Amino acid sequence: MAKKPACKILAITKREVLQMEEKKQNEKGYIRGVVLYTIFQNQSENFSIIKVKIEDTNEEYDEKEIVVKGYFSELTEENSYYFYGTFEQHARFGMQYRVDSYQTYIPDTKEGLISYLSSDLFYSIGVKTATKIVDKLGLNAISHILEDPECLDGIPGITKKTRDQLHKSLEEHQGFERIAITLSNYQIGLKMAQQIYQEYKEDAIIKLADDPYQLVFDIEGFGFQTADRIARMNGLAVDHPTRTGAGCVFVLQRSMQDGHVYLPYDYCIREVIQLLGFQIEEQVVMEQLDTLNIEKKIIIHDGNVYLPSLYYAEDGFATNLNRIMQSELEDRTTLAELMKITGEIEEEEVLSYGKEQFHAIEKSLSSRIMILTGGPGTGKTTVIKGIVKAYAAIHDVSLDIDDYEKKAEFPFVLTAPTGRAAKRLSESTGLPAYTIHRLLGWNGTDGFDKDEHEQLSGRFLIVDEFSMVDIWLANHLFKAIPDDMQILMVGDEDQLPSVGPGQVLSDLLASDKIPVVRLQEVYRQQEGSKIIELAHEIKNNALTPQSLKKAKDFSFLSVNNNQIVEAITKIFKHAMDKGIDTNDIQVLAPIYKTEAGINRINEELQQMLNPKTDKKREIQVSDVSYRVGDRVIQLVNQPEDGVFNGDIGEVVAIFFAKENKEKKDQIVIAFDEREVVYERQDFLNFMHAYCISIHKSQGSEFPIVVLPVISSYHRMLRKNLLYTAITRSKESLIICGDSSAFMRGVTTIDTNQRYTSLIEQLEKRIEIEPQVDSSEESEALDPYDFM
Ligand SMILES: Nc1ncnc2c1ncn2[C@@H]1O[C@H](COP(=O)(O)OP(=O)(O)OP(=O)(O)O)[C@@H](O)[C@H]1O
Repeated sequence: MAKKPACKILAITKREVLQMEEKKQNEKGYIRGVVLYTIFQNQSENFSIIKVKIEDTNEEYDEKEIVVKGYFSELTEENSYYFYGTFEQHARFGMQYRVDSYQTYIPDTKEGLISYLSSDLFYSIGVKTATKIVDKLGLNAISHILEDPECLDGIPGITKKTRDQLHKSLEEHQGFERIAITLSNYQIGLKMAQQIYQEYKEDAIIKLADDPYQLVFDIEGFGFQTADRIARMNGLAVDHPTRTGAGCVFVLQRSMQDGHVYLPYDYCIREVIQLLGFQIEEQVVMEQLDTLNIEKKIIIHDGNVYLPSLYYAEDGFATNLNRIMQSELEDRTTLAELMKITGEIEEEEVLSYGKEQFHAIEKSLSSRIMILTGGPGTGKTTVIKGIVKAYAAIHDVSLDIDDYEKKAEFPFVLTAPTGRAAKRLSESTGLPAYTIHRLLGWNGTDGFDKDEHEQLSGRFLIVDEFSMVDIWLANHLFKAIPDDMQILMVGDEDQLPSVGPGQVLSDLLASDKIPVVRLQEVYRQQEGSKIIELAHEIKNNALTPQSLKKAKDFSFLSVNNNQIVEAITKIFKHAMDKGIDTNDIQVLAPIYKTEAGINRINEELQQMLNPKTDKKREIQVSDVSYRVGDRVIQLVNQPEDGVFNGDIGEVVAIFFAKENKEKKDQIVIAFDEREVVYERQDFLNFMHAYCISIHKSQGSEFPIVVLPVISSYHRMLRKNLLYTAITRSKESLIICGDSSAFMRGVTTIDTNQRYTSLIEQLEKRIEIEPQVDSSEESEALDPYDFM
């Protein structure tokens, strides 16, 4: 039963609300028609594309049939519906109708209503009973029954059970549709309408009109601005009691996008007051924060305000780190033995480890947990290989996974946050490596298979590109690590922090709670690399205009803002003339929009590198067309298909709905080891990748990087961003643009402090002090010291 309306504006009956909505519908465009068949259906999202035979419409459309698409709760073939929406011209399939709301059509004649009520939808009602219902309740019978099922009492042949069954079935079939219509007037799409209906059922309209702010708490993805818009439409006051609370939660959610884990109490209050936009006493916000804290919707701790998920992520990560550090490491080896083993590895690898590098191998093997950090070319990968080989020799275990009966017995677990970083790790070590999501068995909706109850197997865990790991992922990973596993975290502290909240690597380094080895000596430079030199000059704030002089693997081309796109295409043309594979060239830029943004560069490069031809298939997605042969990047994790955010692939086939029996448009993308078939609802999961964002390039490396740097990017040009971009190039780097914008950018420190409390959590939780390590700077252990 609907709850009693709580505020004055709602002192109208549900029927009146429905009638008002029906009236509004009359002004909308509609198509009424019979469902012929379903062309496509995504059951998890209730998204369907259906073919409809048109019975009536007020739209200007003369055809007899139309393809209708939208998020439908349930549509029955051969039944008739009103669809409210807008036309969309599809490049290949012509006109389609995108539906905002819909409603079962019940003919407004006595006969029509009787035939609807006696249809298969309501199995307990026959024609006789249906006739009696319509005789008693008239043509508005459905609304009457929905509003008050007791109106059926007294009709011969209707027992209490039949009455309740009919009411329930009507709610199931009509409830969502009617609610979706109202919600569409609030500009809420069918997809969100389904979530709202799931939560509140028939109370949804009342709830929205009465207190839309409650939905910010109850419905995932329902934003404060939407609540505000609906409140304005319903004339709710700006000081509506729930508004302040929803504002507090919204301010915290918004701050996550800047990487914050919490907001300081006073800062949070200021942000809330600014958001609410009216004179509100600080005291009122404070009281609201207290209430939310008591209700556990937020957590206030040490004067900081957290969303619970972030508070518990930091807390959980620190607790698990401490748990693992508590467990004693057995089987330590002697220095003499290690020297002998590394000597043999040096022979195999034909190199001689530097002091710091040997120290890193020695310390990692004797520590439960260690962090290895250093800039590009300092030998992090070389050291990882050394550690793995030395561990295998000391523990007498094979490095060949095929020697193990079960894969789970393999002692080494290698992982990285992105697919490409995992692939590089695997290539450089010759061992299997997985993304962290894959390792933990991420299944999208239900979270991770691996957790504190079912932990990872293996004995030595190496996590590369740790700077990219946010506090959520760090927490999930560490809860799945058993006590007796050894851990090496590897990352470059000068790179961009994680996209998600937190700055786990830099907090761990700053905490002094975990053993660390910093590699400083650059090895690749010895091979004459200007790129590495440039990276280290940026890192050490030692860049001069001389640094931009042309070298074998580096050039800086001065180009005006408005010529940048042309300059990039010229670079590609030049490379093609020289026979360079354009797949080896990656353009990196900081922003998507503007005349020289990623989208525009992609458009130009697609035209040049993969132009439209009669033979090449292409498919339109919004204002972008995808062609066979296009280079694309995955934008979200899709664990069920084994592709992850940042993976780069190529469109290898396009199929049109009319060609296959599934009646679906399909784009097939080949990634390194797999082909993934995308259907229309997933077409936004990827985009062109001739040019990608510097943020998305984290964890990847490319033979040749082209980096436009112009003054119109100035908002984004920061030291760690440019450092990250430059260190993505392996063989050659071309920076084009404005040298003064570049010089300004590399000296601009990202001052946007992230509010995190991991250091405090670690101080509180970690009971073991790391061994004092005086050797880190100048006296790193060297085997030669002991000879
Ligand atoms: N001790 C050494 N002696 C000789 N060459 C070395 C030594 N250490 C590393 N190198 C060489 O230096 C180059 C860079 O090393 P490596 O790839 O291990 O560094 P990295 O820190 O992982 O770099 P990046 O972060 O750029 O991948 C490689 O070619 C490697 O073979």
